[in-house]
Amino acid sequence: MDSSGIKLLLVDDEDDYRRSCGKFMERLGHTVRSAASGAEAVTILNREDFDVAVFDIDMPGMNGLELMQRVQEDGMDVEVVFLTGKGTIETCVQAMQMGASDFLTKPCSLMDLEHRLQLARQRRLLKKENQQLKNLVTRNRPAPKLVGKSAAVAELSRMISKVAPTKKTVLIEGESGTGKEVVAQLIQQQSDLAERPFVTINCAALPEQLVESELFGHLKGSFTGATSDKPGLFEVADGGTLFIDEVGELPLALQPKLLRVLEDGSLRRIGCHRERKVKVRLIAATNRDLVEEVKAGRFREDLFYRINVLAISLPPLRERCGDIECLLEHFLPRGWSLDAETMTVLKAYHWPGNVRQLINVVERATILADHQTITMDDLPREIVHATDHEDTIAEATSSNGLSNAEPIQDSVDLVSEEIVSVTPVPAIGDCHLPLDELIKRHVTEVLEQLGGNKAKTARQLGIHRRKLYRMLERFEANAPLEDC
Ligand SMILES: Nc1ncnc2c1ncn2[C@@H]1O[C@H](COP(=O)(O)OP(=O)(O)OP(=O)(O)O)[C@@H](O)[C@H]1O
Repeated sequence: MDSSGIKLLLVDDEDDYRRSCGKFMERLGHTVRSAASGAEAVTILNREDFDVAVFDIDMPGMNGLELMQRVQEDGMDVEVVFLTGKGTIETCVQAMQMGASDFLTKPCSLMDLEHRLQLARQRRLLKKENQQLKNLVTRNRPAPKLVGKSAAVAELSRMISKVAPTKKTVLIEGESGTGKEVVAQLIQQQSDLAERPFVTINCAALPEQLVESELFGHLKGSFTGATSDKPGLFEVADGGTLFIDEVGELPLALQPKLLRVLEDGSLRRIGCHRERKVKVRLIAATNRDLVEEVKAGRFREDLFYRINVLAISLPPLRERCGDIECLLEHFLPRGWSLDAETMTVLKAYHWPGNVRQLINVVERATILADHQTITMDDLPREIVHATDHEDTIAEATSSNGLSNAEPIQDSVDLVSEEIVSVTPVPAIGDCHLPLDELIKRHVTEVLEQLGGNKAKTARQLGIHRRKLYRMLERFEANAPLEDC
């Protein structure tokens, strides 16, 4: 529990009581503000945050119970302790039903009052922790792990360990599915805030009005559907980390509000005039080029500079092909494997959806595969076709002496015109040879003549490349070609 002083508001029309009680509480290290009426208390509560407020019930004008109702209606997050000279059972019941934390009657010793205020403050902290824990539990996230052996992943791990302890805002850039959220989680886990809440929001997944209400909260009735007061995720993450995914999608109208929280930690719930203070570490991610977004007028420049304090850029998977094999091994269930051809094809694929796509491909394949080995038949068509296409392009490029930098379209056209020339394979005279052996010799011969190029060989033989791969595997294993 927090052992720092309580931020206290004393509301009582008795000047002497306010003064003596206030002095006593201040001597114990608490911060005290006081108000002589309900109306004055509303003004103060609208401006400042308090842990606990002490309300007298009998006050001229707005009485304590009416003040409590106002606190509820305005969604003020404060624990209320009633202290009254004329306490009846009915008023006590009414106050507690309205959500009061405690009810005391005068005369009451200041030591006793202080003890009850401590309990009220603890109740407030527990409520907040409960809210934060709920958020953590519902997300039920597994421990993040950055899989990969490439130099890019090693550099990424180094950057994470550098930025994590700083508590500064971090901007993570990268295509969708490259692992931005994994990196955000690792930063949080390697920071001093690891035990504090990690709250996430994806701006692209929510309509504009909901983004505002999710981030900053709302008061009951502030818009259709706001049936109760709701704290925003900034409040839920108070003391911890907030991860805003797809920050580039944050509507322009909301950007000043985000800038404000980042600058001095202050925010207002929708429909509420009262300012609240939070202390949150922000990690933002984007798959858009924010510099371009600023140029296009879709992202505020001041907010960009505020977010872009420490930037981490994640390379797409196609630029770190060395990681594909270990990612596949990592995401394959225990006891499963990929055959050699499938592994080659997956390593050559360009993975537009990055690691997320790779995980989906593995999951799909494990459902479709007959045994615990994934083959080409278990891959989605777009991957098989894309690989055929990529192979063809690569062959055309090499056979025509084109560099990789030359336009792909040109190479494709060249391929479609290409005529594969191969010296006719001499007839195999031994009519006693088994058919499988005959096929093996012929296929091996053609393959040799075409310099080991499997795609060309398959075309020459008039079979699909996948069939050729299967045949070669059977040759190697001395297995029958049946059903190949
Ligand atoms: N290097 C990695 N090691 C292990 N898992 C990874 C790695 N990169 C990404 N993943 C996994 O890939 C999936 C997508 O990652 P993540 O959600 O972090 O991507 P993202 O860049 O935030 O995507 P988006 O921009 O679409 O939100 C997750 O299941 C994540 O665990």
